[in-house]
Amino acid sequence: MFSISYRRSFKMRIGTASSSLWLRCFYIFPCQAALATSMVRRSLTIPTRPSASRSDHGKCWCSASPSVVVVADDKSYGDKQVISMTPALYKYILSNVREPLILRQLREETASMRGSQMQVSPDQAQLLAMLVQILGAKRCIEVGVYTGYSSLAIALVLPESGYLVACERDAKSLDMAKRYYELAGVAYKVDAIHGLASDTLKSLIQNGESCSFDFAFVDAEKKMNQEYFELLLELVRIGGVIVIDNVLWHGKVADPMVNDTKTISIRNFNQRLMEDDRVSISMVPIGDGMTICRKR
Ligand SMILES: C[S@@+](CC[C@H](N)C(=O)[O-])C[C@H]1O[C@@H](n2cnc3c(N)ncnc32)[C@H](O)[C@@H]1O
Repeated sequence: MFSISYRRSFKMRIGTASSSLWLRCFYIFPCQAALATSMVRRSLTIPTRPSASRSDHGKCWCSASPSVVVVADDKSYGDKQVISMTPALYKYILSNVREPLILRQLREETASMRGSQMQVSPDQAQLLAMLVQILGAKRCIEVGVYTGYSSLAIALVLPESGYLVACERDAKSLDMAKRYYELAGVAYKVDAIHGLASDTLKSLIQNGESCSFDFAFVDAEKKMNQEYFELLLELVRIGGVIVIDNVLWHGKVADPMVNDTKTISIRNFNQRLMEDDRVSISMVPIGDGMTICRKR
């Protein structure tokens, strides 16, 4: 077992002096790091690139142990209070989402269609749009368009010179998506490609478009996530972002009694991402769970 004596614990205060929010951080002495790493349960050694260096103003705790990370599921943290989502709370969240009218219309038209539950939720779409804006993304890819809700949310916030490659294998749903791109006046930014997404991604690479995209969203066949991820990692630039949907799979990933092939493949994918030093990651419990990956 990993002994607490290997770690020096200190608190980092967030915000102003009056703030009561504290984060407990663990500082692993560099000389003990290798030993500690070998002893921590489910420890990971994921080298962070040197660019994540010391801040100019004041001391930066992350510079103390740049190359050692551990899995955050230590027992002492197990009783952390987290908010449980209730229908009332989710209704409240939705009441704080600004949904463009055209997206609302698309959602309402899709509601009676087969597969409408596959659509991302308005709060997810808003987060995707926010990420695209924060990144200042111009070139984006979506894998799995369905009737276009998430891709339209992305296209709406792209600049005039923006470009979105939207991959979908189902012609009928892609036609509806295209109709909405037209209605929204963003069709000129979207290259809607009918076919298998992996073929489209491979042809982008063959066309010399590696490292030229800023943002990608993956929401298609879950068993293909690893393949999409590898292709997209080739296509996005350093600092670019890949978001993967359904990483919590209705909570089944955390239930050891559920072992169907889809759940296992999502679990394995999540585990591989956790160990992948090519990206920084953040798993976000929104919708059915999304992991945001930033290419290092
Ligand atoms: C979950 S839905 C996408 C929902 C969409 N992101 C939205 O918010 O409305 C998944 C879509 O991926 C498509 N799909 C599944 N496998 C695919 C593949 N190999 N290539 C292209 N599209 C695929 C399905 O036809 C389906 O429309």
